[in-house]
Amino acid sequence: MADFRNILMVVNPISGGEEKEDLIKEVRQAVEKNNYKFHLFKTTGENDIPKIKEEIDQVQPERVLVVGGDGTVKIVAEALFHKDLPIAIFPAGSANGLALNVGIPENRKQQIEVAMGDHFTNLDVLQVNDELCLHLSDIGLNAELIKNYESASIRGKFGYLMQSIPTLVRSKYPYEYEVEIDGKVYNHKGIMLAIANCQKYGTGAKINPEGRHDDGKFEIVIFKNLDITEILGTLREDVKFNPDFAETISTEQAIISCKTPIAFQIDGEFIENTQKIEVKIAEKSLKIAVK
Ligand SMILES: Nc1ncnc2c1ncn2[C@@H]1O[C@H](COP(=O)(O)OP(=O)(O)OP(=O)(O)O)[C@@H](O)[C@H]1O
Repeated sequence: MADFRNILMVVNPISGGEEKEDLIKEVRQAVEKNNYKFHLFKTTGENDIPKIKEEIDQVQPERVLVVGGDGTVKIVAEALFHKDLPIAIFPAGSANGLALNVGIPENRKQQIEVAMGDHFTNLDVLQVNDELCLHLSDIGLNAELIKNYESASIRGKFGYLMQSIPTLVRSKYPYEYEVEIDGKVYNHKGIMLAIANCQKYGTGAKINPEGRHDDGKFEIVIFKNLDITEILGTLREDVKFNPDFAETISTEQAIISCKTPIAFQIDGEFIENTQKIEVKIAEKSLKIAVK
């Protein structure tokens, strides 16, 4: 067991629609049993980033445990960016893509062992316009689906499916993407362009099989306008990635421009319709406890 004195646990009480009191109790017991001080912060959905920053300044934790989905991990990562402070993830969202990519176990006892342990991975963090991206961002059809799903009243897989048809009908794909890397300009047409720091979406769909989260690089994956049903299948289910309908570029920075504003999402959250995205990498800048 590591020797740390204060531990801060950040819990999103609403993520994944799950009740979290049992988990909090179990983790608190494990922490206190080892004579460490346990501090709890519950997110409210309002100004959480500055509030977590304040909490970190007050508590001076040596580790931050995060209970939530990708959105909650992103909020915590924004709050401790450029601080040398490790996090541990307890996946508890409707999408837990980052936890899946770094191999957080599903079993709670093992999750507690990982959270208290001494094994870490150093995740590259992408700076995408003014936001951080921890695993996958995209511009095009998938982001449009997320936007329509977020505003729909029906949740779950059925809601997602219900949104797929009108989104496909209304969408103006193929989109034209201009990708600028080190002063060189590449023009592509496609139904979506993904900015991938890791290999998989939270659904398990592997769109970037060669990607590594700690290699100082990210991949731009452009899905060409081929078989839309196959592409949707690849995004939603664990269908094997078919390289015939995608082109991958590995890089450390890029500027992506589009002729018209296109839907854009980061780590599963719709951001806005945008025409320009600048991506930089902050190499190995988030330390995460792993198995
Ligand atoms: N107490 C709260 N009430 C309402 N929203 C909250 C609260 N705490 C955090 N949030 C919001 O929850 C979102 C993050 O949720 P997260 O992605 O971790 O879980 P999720 O179940 O996967 O959510 P979603 O399905 O909405 O993506 C952020 O938008 C954040 O602002």
